[in-house]
Amino acid sequence: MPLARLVETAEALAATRSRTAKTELLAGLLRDLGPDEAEAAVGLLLGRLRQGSIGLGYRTVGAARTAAEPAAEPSLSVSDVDAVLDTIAGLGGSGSAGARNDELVVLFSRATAAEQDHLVRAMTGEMRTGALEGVLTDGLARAVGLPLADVRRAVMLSGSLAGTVRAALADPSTVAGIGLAVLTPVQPMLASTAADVGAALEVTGEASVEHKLDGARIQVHRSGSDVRIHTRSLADITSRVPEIVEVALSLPVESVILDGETLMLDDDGSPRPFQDTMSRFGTDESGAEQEQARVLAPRFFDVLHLDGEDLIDRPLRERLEALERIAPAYRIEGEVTTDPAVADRISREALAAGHEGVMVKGIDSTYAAGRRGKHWVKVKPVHTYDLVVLGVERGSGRRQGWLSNLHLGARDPEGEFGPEGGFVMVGKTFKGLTDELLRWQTETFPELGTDDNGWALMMRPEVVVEIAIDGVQRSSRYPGGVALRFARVKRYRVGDDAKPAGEADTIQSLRALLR
Ligand SMILES: Nc1ncnc2c1ncn2[C@@H]1O[C@H](COP(=O)(O)OP(=O)(O)OP(=O)(O)O)[C@@H](O)[C@H]1O
Repeated sequence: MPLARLVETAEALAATRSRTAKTELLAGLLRDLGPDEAEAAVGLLLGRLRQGSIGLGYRTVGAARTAAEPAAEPSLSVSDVDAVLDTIAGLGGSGSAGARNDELVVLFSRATAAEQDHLVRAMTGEMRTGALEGVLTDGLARAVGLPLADVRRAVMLSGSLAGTVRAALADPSTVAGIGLAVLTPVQPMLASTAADVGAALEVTGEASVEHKLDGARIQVHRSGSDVRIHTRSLADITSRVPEIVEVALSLPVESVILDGETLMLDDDGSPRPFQDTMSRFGTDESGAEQEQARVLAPRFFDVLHLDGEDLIDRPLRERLEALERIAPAYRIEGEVTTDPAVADRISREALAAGHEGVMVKGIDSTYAAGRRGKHWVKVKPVHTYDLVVLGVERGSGRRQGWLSNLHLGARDPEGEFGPEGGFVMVGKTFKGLTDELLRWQTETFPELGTDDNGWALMMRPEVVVEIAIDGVQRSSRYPGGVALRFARVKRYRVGDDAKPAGEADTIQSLRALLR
């Protein structure tokens, strides 16, 4: 497919707000796409390259682009671009920066100005595509004439939209057969939020009320003696967590997919602070001396597959029974109840044990891979929100020389307070920023800068930060009508704990706190 065709579609998508029109545009594009180009094209469209992260930062790409005169006429195909990206991905060692630049300059000089624009944004990940994935799934169903539910399910269970596009374009009849595959990660089921356990139970009905541990999500797959462990964003961390592999191998099963949380425990069994878990999670500590003291304890709350049988369409009640049979020692604590008083007691016990709150899960619900729905509801007494950094002010006094005070934005998916899919500022904070975090943001944020007035740097809305607040108040200063009260930084959602900006909390969820 000509790159120009893809770029024109991307421009047309940006120019319309109608979901139907977007679906039609994407269906049209997919009809013209061959299966062999599918993964490359999806990567270029969503700004998530098939080659993964290959060291193409804003500076590198921007410099190469400036050095290349745009072509007058389009000539590049999607496969041409993909081949150059493959070459770049294969570069390494000394002199690779120069070689990478050469490849990019040649590529950019073969691209028209519009194509250059698109490539820069696709390579640097500067695309707001949270919403586009859903529309692309709809468009695929239309293009190949399959029920939307079948296509959605295939995407979630295979953990790969691009892979599903390829399979559907090659042979639509194979899509219904795409299911769970042990050792291949599945998009995890996600939770909605309620203010208290009573409100949560009203949504779920009879529920399993479980401790909500403040660790890191893990998905554990085992087939015979093969084990794979993935993070929330489906990254493979098997080699970094030998102690979890050991637990998986100790279970009395032939094959299994488990969903759970891992965290570091103190000698007395109480959870260590989240930062400790992440620092252990993020490094290769195998063989290190202090490993014993820093062991990660896996705790499971769901089982998706057991010994040849998929369980995702079975009610939670049955899945929990299966979990109790195979891993009683590793189950997250919880009880099944309809009674708010019981749920409240569990919540207090969870907090007393140092956990974050509770999860309230409909006992008859199935496992909705990749969906944030009503069947899982989280209740956290301290309000924490995942917000997007829109800008940062230069520090003064003790923080002279650092990028310090953060401008925080909530997502505005419908464009109620600004452009659709944009972000609305809701407050600022520099509280909770440790020296380590100040150093990290001072090093990292300039790469994301869009505008700098000397006092503050405005940034592309890409970094998600978890913020604790005491509440919100009405505001006439901020466009969304709410301002955060006593906001402080808990952690950045980057690396293994990464959350894309398209999944940040919404302005609507903050406004709901006003009531
Ligand atoms: N018992 C439990 N059941 C399900 N998830 C749990 C449980 N205990 C801890 N968790 C964690 O809570 C998360 C559920 O909340 P959600 O789906 O909203 O994820 P999130 O967006 O990462 O939110 P948060 O930042 O609140 O963890 C899971 O991703 C998991 O990491």
